[in-house]
Amino acid sequence: MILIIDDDSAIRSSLSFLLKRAGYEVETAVSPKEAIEIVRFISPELILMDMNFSLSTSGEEGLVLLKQVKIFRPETPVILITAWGSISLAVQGMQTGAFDFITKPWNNATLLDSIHTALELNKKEENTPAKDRREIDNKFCFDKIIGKSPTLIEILNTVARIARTNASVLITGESGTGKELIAEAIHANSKRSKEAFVKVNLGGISQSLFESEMFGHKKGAFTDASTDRTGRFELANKGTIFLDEIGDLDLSCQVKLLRVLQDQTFEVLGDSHPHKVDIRIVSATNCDLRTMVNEHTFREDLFYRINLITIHLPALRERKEDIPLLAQHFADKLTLENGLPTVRFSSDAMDFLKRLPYSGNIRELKNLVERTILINNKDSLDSIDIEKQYQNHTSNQDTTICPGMTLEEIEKQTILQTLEKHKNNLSQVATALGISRAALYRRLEKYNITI
Ligand SMILES: Nc1ncnc2c1ncn2[C@@H]1O[C@H](COP(=O)(O)OP(=O)(O)OP(=O)(O)O)[C@@H](O)[C@H]1O
Repeated sequence: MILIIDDDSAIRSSLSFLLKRAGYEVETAVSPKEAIEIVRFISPELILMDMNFSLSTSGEEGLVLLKQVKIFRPETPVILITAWGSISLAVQGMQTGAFDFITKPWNNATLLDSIHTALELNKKEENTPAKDRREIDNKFCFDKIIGKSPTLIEILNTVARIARTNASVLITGESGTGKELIAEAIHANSKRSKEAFVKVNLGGISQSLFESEMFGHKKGAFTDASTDRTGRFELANKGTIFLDEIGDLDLSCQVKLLRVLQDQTFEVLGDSHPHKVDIRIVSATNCDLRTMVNEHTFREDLFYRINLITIHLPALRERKEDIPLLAQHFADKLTLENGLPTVRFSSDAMDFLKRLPYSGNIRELKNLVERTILINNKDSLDSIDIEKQYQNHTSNQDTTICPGMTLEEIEKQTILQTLEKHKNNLSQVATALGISRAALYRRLEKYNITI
């Protein structure tokens, strides 16, 4: 049963009608008092609660009710309905434990979608996590993801559980930990797998091009718009959009993004009628968005909108037990692709690999393994072979650190030296530094380095 709490009879009846037509059983409550009477005795599967009771316009009453409901029914997902202007209320509600919020006037499809997602995620019987990799692989497709450490198993269990829902997912973790791979796996295991997976690197899109890139434009919409352009949201319709480096989005673009995520509608530049899309949102960042929210550089409402579910990927140094499997996987892939004989690692070589700090995470391990194989050209690798490559690489990157230099000055100097070494080849520089090309672009911009 879904409990609708609203003091406006028109809203109660239109929501009841919508939900009953969608096949749900519905109960309604007119006031917080009546709502508490109900939840005290019955456990609804979900609660839909309007925050703006007519008695107090501040929404305080709604927040108090939410807290009370959470005491009686901590497991029951609550979806809040708020006015568009009272987003901060929705944010407070999310902090109090609401599952999601929608703004008035709501979009029926978006609301039903959120309800469906909440109910799916709350299903108990299907939620028994798999114990090991074999059990997971029997039911799901994670063939590109290597590893069987308990941390990875836990992550894959979460991905398996949430993939089929439409929940927005935020993937966090250092550069090179496999965030993009996890985003692809969410899509591949979802009902949308046959539709598009569209990756957008928000770190690489300038503020001025954001709208035309994301929403598209009509010919003549602005001076340089010589043809129509389809935006990324349109391309991702019915599928998944992967918003990489979302922490790099400036505040003015954040608000534009929030609008689309709120009601899955946007306007193409130069075309005033709204376009409706059906999109699953997966985002990733290596920034600490919570700190950015506290520092007011990331909108709190957007933060809640994108991370119904958060998946944190640990650094490689925190799951060293996966290193041998990963190293052999990268070796096999490289040799197969290049028609080379199979390469094995001695146990000393594996021990050496397991000891490295990997600031560039799995990407760094992959590069090190590939470099060592290509340079040595032999089918059995010892620790000395790897050590040489590792040292060559790190010593080439050595930066002269003078007393008093700030971290930023050291970073700038490292980038300048690496650019020189690789003759400004940005792909090679990014690989050498263990960061993505977009992350490199941002740093070049930050330090005013022109090449
Ligand atoms: N578990 C894994 N198994 C096999 N390959 C992996 C795994 N995790 C990451 N990789 C590989 O490591 C490289 C980096 O992964 P990916 O691009 O997904 O990281 P990322 O966290 O998105 O990095 P960035 O933040 O820099 O964009 C890729 O080549 C990817 O295929």
